[in-house]
Amino acid sequence: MNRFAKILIPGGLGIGAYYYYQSRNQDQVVFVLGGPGAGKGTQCANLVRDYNFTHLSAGDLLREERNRKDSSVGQLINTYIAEGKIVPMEITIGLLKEAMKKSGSHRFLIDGFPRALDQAQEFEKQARKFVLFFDCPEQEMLHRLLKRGETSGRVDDNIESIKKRFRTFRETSYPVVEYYEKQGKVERVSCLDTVEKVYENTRRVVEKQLK
Ligand SMILES: Nc1ncnc2c1ncn2[C@@H]1O[C@H](COP(=O)(O)OP(=O)(O)O)[C@@H](O)[C@H]1O
Ligand SMILES: O=c1ccn([C@@H]2O[C@H](COP(=O)(O)OP(=O)(O)O)[C@@H](O)[C@H]2O)c(=O)[nH]1
Repeated sequence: MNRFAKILIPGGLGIGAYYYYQSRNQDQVVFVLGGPGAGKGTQCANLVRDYNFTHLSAGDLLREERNRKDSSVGQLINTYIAEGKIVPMEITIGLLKEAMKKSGSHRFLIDGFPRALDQAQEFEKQARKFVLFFDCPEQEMLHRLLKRGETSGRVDDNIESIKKRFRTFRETSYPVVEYYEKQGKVERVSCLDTVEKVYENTRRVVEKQLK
């Protein structure tokens, strides 16, 4: 708590000042969701260039952990990723929380998470948040992923894994978007355009939310 707040609160300037202080100091979290290959990572890179966000990709954190020589869960993570399944949430949330703390930042783009309702509920206390949902038809995502697979070296950018990832997205991850939609927290952006056009629309909704 900073000195200003310490003086205000015990001094009895009121609960209003306290809540103002609290709301100004909460983390701002933007969850970036969308099917596999929709373009989440691409648009996050643009946002990081133009805004003061710390970008954390749950998939990247899992792949880093998998590649650590002394990791006790590396093999398990690899199997889940190749099968297009969701890694047990304790692992992913542990990695995310550690990275958030280490960054020292208060404004995050959390890319590819939450992917299941239980993960969303675990983050419920993060009050200032909204969801950027990149909406893309499967046919287009398939095309993008197969192209990415030519160079990505990812164990899951192949047709068999892609089909499984689409199924996980439809059955388990899309309900997260619906859950936040009921709370009025979703900004939907169509991905069916050039990277530049998609980014124009992304910027518009981000500016609106950050106001
Ligand atoms: N608007 C777009 N039009 C065409 N290709 C795109 C577009 N956005 C991203 N891509 C390409 O599609 C692939 C998947 O994008 P990426 O950002 O990695 O998706 P995600 O993070 O959602 O899996 C990448 O090869 C990327 O260069
Ligand atoms: O919160 C997460 C995020 C990712 N993953 C795993 O990591 C894979 C790749 O996710 P990423 O977001 O990197 O890529 P995308 O599938 O969106 O292209 C997923 O299929 C899951 O197996 C997970 O289990 N939990």
